[in-house]
Amino acid sequence: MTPPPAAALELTGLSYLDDRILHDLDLTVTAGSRHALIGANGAGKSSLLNLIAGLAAPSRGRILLDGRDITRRTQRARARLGIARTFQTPSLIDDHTVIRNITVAARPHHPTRRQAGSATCQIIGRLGLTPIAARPVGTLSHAQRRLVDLAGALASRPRLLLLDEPSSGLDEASIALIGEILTRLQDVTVILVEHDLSLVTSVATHISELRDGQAHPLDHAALGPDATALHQGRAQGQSC
Ligand SMILES: Nc1ncnc2c1ncn2[C@@H]1O[C@H](COP(=O)(O)OP(=O)(O)OP(=O)(O)O)[C@@H](O)[C@H]1O
Repeated sequence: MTPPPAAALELTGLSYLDDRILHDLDLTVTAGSRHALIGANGAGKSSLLNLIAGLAAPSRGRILLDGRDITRRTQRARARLGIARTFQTPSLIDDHTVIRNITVAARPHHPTRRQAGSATCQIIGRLGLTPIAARPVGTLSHAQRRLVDLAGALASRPRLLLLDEPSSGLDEASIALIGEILTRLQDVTVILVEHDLSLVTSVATHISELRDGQAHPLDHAALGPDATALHQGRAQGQSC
């Protein structure tokens, strides 16, 4: 089955919580790009993902997906248009097995149960989840649950994939695997909120820093070792 084309996203004049978190934010994400959002703790990165996914509503501004205004669409309607979001703390069905959790996520986005099952098996293999595929999710570690959540998002054939700190809590091998999978994705636009700057620089085609409620474009070169220290310093400063 031919995958649907990647989606372009345009955010204009976006404000959240009456300008307290985001204000007049403009951001264009080109179709097929992998756009990293970095920034200090509390900068509003997760909030921005929520606005795009339809889990929160902006105070002002517009969200366009492929030129279509989706600002007032429900989360479910946006999911049908191909927007998928993962969370720092995944909400999975603990009593269900890994396979069943991923199939549940995949099913609405495939014409038949068989196709959803086939997509599920493919993703399980790609993410190295085969040894735990039959285990109830409630018995898994935090890192394994994060991978299952990512697998569900990928199996839903997203056109726009929103990833909230996918590396958090994972070991180096799993982070490397995620980097590899993301760079191989076809026909998917990815927005990646991430503190691990080595993952950002290896995966992202575009980088923006959320600061003072707005998105500021950054060059990869700006994320050298000095910038890493600066970023961490900012993050630590904010949380003190
Ligand atoms: N619904 C809400 N009501 C009030 N405050 C909120 C709401 N949602 C988010 N916030 C606040 O907005 C700020 C930004 O939160 P957000 O989680 O978006 O930041 P972040 O950049 O993702 O941070 P981190 O890197 O720590 O995950 C925080 O101070 C948070 O407490």
